[in-house]
Amino acid sequence: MDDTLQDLLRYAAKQGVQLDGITPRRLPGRGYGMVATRDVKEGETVLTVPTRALRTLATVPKAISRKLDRDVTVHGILAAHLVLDDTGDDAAWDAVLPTPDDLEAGMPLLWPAKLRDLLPTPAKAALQKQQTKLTADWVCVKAAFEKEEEEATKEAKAKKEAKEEAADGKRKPWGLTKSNYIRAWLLVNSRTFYYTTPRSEAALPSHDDRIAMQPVADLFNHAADRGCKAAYSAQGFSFVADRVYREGDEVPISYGAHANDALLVEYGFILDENRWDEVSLDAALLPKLSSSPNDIWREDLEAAGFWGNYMIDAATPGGCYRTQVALRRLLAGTTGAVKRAAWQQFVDGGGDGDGDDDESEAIQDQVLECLDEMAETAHKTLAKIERLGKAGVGTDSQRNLLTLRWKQIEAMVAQAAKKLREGDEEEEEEEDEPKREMKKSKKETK
Ligand SMILES: C[S@@+](CC[C@H](N)C(=O)[O-])C[C@H]1O[C@@H](n2cnc3c(N)ncnc32)[C@H](O)[C@@H]1O
Repeated sequence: MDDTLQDLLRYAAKQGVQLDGITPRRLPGRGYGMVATRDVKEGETVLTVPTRALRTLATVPKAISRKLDRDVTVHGILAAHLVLDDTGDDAAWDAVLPTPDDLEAGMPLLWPAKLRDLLPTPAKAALQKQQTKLTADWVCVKAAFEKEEEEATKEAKAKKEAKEEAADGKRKPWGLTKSNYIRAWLLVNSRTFYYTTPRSEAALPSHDDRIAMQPVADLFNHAADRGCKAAYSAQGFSFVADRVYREGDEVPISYGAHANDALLVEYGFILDENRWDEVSLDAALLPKLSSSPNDIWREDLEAAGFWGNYMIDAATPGGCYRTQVALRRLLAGTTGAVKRAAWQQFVDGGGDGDGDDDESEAIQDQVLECLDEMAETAHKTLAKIERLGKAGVGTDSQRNLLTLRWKQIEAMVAQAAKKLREGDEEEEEEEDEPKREMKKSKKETK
């Protein structure tokens, strides 16, 4: 085990963090992760983190939190603490945190605009929200701690300090520059745990503010459909094995039921196998829905709360319920009041999507059109990424990640279209079946 990890384990022990049967290790392509040091039984507690080892709003020095007004999120305050901390107490943890280069490779927030423009629709929307929240936090933090004119000087100083740090291996305060703040903010974004206590519940109305950083426990990587169960009490957090792990196995947790677009923007990676993954049809369907006279389809769908977020996944190749509602609105046309009222009734009654055969077929045809369009979009986007690569835009890691995501989309869209078309063929065969049966029985009776 290298010195960095030895230091981290000593630091963990000092904080009262107890590892039992797992240890952090470098893993190819995913930074650090937790690995079983022996066979671990299902139900065993593999890690406990006492409350005193958590980093929450309550542990941010008052000198920092008092200067920040109520507009700054707890996320933003924890990030400010990371950059301003000059105690050196967490040097061992600091040493294993992802570097600026690591973050730049995965986090779309740090990608060049030309690559960000090519993100799939849900990823773009998530990125937009992230940018808005970060900007609001940064504006307040900067106003509280830094005079604008000093920024350039501080940036230069921080670079010099980073070099010195590399030289003597000790943690220095990062310094309050915009790039350091963004790094800290993204680290908080990707390594906090929800932590609701009676106190935080009373003091922090927003669920998003009830968060804690957990040095060491934040080295668990994510798995979509399994992973240790995290639980917390007044004593702190514990992580319990969800199944048997053999010595050397990676031991993950689950960050939640996230599709790959969300994982990409919030955590900077995507999974090859992700049972929560889905593809947005918005890029194909929203323009269709925007083509009615006076924008009546949009108006109706917005009023009913069904505008956008039209998804398909492996289990629903014909589109989610929202897609069905939107397409029913489109098929109800623009002039027929009766059809429009029937659609409204369908929405109000929470219709189950079963319509008459003609309508179901028409909906499916529309979905197939959208799927074909999405396949075309994926194809064109992949070509654009390749061209950007030739023009030297972005790094290989950034472009590879984006390429991989669009290839996943291409495959999911093709799979959905195949399933729908095969479904049609099966139905046709079933319809033909009675005829064949009839012919057969005629022969037999002869
Ligand atoms: C909470 S940290 C986990 C520890 C992290 N690997 C590290 O070295 O600090 C979350 C980050 O780990 C990485 N990560 C987590 N799960 C992953 C996975 N299944 N595949 C690839 N990277 C993963 C991503 O970079 C993510 O932002």
